[in-house]
Amino acid sequence: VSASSQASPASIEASKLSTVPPEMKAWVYGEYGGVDVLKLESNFSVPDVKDDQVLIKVAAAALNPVDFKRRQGKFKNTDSPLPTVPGYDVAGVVVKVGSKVKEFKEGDEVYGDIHEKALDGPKQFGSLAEYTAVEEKLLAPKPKNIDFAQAAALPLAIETAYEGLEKTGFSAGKSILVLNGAGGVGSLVIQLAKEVFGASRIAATASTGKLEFLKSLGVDLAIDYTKVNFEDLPEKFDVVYDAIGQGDRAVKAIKEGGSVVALTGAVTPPGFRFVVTSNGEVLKKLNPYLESGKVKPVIDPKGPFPFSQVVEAFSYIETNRALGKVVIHPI
Ligand SMILES: C/C=C1/OC(C)=C(O)C1=O
Repeated sequence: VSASSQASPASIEASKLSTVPPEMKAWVYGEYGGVDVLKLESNFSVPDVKDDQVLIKVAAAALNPVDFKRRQGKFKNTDSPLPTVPGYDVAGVVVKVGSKVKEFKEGDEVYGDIHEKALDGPKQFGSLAEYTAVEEKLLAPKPKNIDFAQAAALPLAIETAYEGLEKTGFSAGKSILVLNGAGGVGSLVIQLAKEVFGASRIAATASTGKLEFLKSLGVDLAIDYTKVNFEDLPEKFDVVYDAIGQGDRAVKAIKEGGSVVALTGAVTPPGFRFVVTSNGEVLKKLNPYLESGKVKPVIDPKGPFPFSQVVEAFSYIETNRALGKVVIHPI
């Protein structure tokens, strides 16, 4: 066989990537409800890519509270049509690119939150599948020093953490109290507040068994919420980041002129609530902190859950007791 006809290992690898099957495995629900509505389908159509999208061979995904709230129908008024493939966070390899895609090519390792607006018309077909189609503007190159499972644990939570800190005008020398500091978003708020924004002092709440974990993230004051009401403490903070839904209590823990940023639940002024907007540029901006190891993904040690155990993964995240993120890997 002449050298010219012998395919190189790289082209063999690339050709494997480029042979996208017409059907795939995907987790799907056709009605809103409990984990019993989740079904693993084997012959689900692989999505087409629009001009500005890439097709990703999914290596890992992660669950967020929005996944189970959406499945329960809490956001049905602004949801896309059923059936739904759940999943916001993805990490994987590009296997096809749309005609207007400029930054990525087949074989690139990428990650991101695939739904630009978390609650307002999220895609019908999410990341809990073997392939998913995503706008390139929502993606970033995977950091070189972390694997796909670790990368999948980041996007929605780290973008929520960053956007909330930015919206409060958090800056160097300020103090912050993070409610649910051991959770998916809270564990990243702590790290970003310390490493990116230069917090002077960080306090956080968690249950008894997670206090040492908070301190390992760089928390100065770890508050055991099973024993202490944070709002009764004499210390007050410039910002309270409410990542659990205790907005009514959070406003009692801020200094004069301070602010409360909340993700869910009722808020009273000066508190405000926001919903994350996915943006690959945020991931790119944070890449140096990720590649240096200053900011690290947190994966709950009960995981990663294999693709066959998505029901178990949903049941676990719905306990609201997860440490960091619930990751699905391998897929
Ligand atoms: C990820 C976005 C969310 O927005 C609300 C109100 C929640 O509960 C979410 O998880």
